[in-house]
Amino acid sequence: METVESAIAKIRQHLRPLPACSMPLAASLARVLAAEVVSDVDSPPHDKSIVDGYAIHASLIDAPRTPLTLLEEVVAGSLPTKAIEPGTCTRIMTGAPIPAATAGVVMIEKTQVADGKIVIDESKITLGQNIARRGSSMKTGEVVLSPGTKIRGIEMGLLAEVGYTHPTVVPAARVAILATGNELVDPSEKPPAGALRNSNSSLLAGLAESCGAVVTILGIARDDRDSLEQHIAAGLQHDLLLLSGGVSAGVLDLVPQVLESLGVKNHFHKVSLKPGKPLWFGTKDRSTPSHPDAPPTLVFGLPGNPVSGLVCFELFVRTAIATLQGLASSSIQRRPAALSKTHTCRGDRPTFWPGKLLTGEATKLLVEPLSWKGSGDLRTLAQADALICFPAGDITYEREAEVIVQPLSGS
Ligand SMILES: Nc1nc2c(c(=O)[nH]1)N[C@H]1C(S)=C(S)[C@@H](COP(=O)(O)OP(=O)(O)OC[C@H]3O[C@@H](n4cnc5c(N)ncnc54)[C@H](O)[C@@H]3O)O[C@H]1N2
Ligand code: MOO
Repeated sequence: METVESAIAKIRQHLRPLPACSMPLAASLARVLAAEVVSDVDSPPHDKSIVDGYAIHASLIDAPRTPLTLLEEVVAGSLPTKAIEPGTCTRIMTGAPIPAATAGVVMIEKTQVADGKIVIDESKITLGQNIARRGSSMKTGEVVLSPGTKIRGIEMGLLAEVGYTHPTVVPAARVAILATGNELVDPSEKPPAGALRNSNSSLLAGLAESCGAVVTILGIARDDRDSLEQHIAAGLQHDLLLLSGGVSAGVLDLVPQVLESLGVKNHFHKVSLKPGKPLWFGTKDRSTPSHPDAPPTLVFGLPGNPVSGLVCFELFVRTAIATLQGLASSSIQRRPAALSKTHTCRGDRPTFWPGKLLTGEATKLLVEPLSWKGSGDLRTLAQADALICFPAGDITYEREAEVIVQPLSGS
C-alpha cells in the first residue's frame, strides 16, 4: 500500500501542464500565462503632470512670487503648443503632457489669480515636482509579466495596458465528475428506503471549481458494467475524471476493472490514510501522431464516503488540477498548531481529522479537533477549516500538544 508521500510522488510523474492556447483577455481571469508579456508602449507614454495645476519655468524657483501670464490650457488627451518661458505658465490637468521647458507643476490649490495673473503660493518649488517621466513605470520592449504568472484583475489591467487582447495562457482543466452506486438518487429526490442522495457530485464539483476547473457532471453510473463503461467512456474525453464509489472490496465495486478494460493504466490502488484508503489512480494516454506530447487523462477513483473523497481531493487532486493549469505543483501547505483540547486518535493509518482553527495568541495557531463521526459525516465538516494530521497509532494528545494542520483552502 502507498504512503501519502509515495502516492503524491507517483501522481506527480504523470502531471504536466495542458497545451497553451490564446484566449480573449476578458476570459483569462485565474488562468496562468504561458509566454512572456512584452510592453509595446512606454508608461507613462509622455512626461505628464500628476496633478491639476500650472506648469512653471525654472526661473520661478528663485523668484516664486513672480506674477505669471497664462499661455494656454492643456487637458489629458490634448498636446501643448507653447513652451514655458520666464514669466509665463500653462494651466495643465492631471495626465496631460507637460509643455516644453516645464520645470515643475504647482497644484491649483497652491495658486491665486490676482489682476489676471497667476501667483504661486508655494514656499518651496523643486525641479521636476509633480511630473511623472515617460517610461518611468515601463519602457517599450520590457518584459512586464513572466510565464507562470496567475492572472488576477491586476494582471488583466496590465495586459490591457500593453495591448494583449488575446494572451497565451494554460487553459482551465476540464474535469468530469461521475458518481457510481445503485443506492444513489438525485439531490432533488427524497431517498426511498436503502437509498441516499448523491452528495459527492456536488461536493467534488464545488472543490474542482474552487481550483478554477471547468466541471462537467456526468450523473450517476449504476453498479453494472454497461452503465459504468458508458459513463466512464464519456468521462475519459476530459483532462481529469473524478469517480466516486465502487473502489473497495464489495461485490459491486467494479470501477477498477471497468477502468482498466477501457485502457486506463492503474498506477496505484490504496493509500495508508484515514479516511481515503481505497483511492485508485490511473492515466489514459491521449497522445496522437499529431499531438505526441498531449498529457494523459488523469483518473482518480475516489472512495464513496464523502469525507474520504474530500480528503483525497485535498491531498492529491488539488495539486493535480493546479499542475494541469500551469501552476508549479507546490507542496501541500501544512503548518504547526496547538490542540485546543485533549484528543485521542486511534488507527493503523495516518489520520486526517477535521479541525477548526481558532484565534490564539498572535504567534500561536490553535486548532480544535471536531467531534467527527467518521467518513460519512459531512455535516461536521461544514464547521471545519483544516485537517489535523495525526500519525498512525493509538495516541492520546494533551491540550496544547503540537500537531500539524492542513488548511482547507477555498473549499
Ligand atoms: N473489506 C473492505 N471493505 C471496505 C474497505 C476495505 O479496504 N476492505 N474500505 C472501506 C473504506 S476505508 C471505504 S472509504 C469504503 C469505500 O468504499 P467504496 O469507494 O467502494 O464506496 P462505496 O462502497 O460505493 O460507498 C461507500 C459509502 O459512501 C456512500 N456513497 C457512495 N457514493 C456516494 C455519493 N455519490 N454521494 C453520497 N454518498 C455516497 C455509499 O452509499 C456508502 O455508504 O469502503 C470500506 N469498505
Ligand atoms: O478510509 Mo475510508 O475512506 O475511512 O472510510
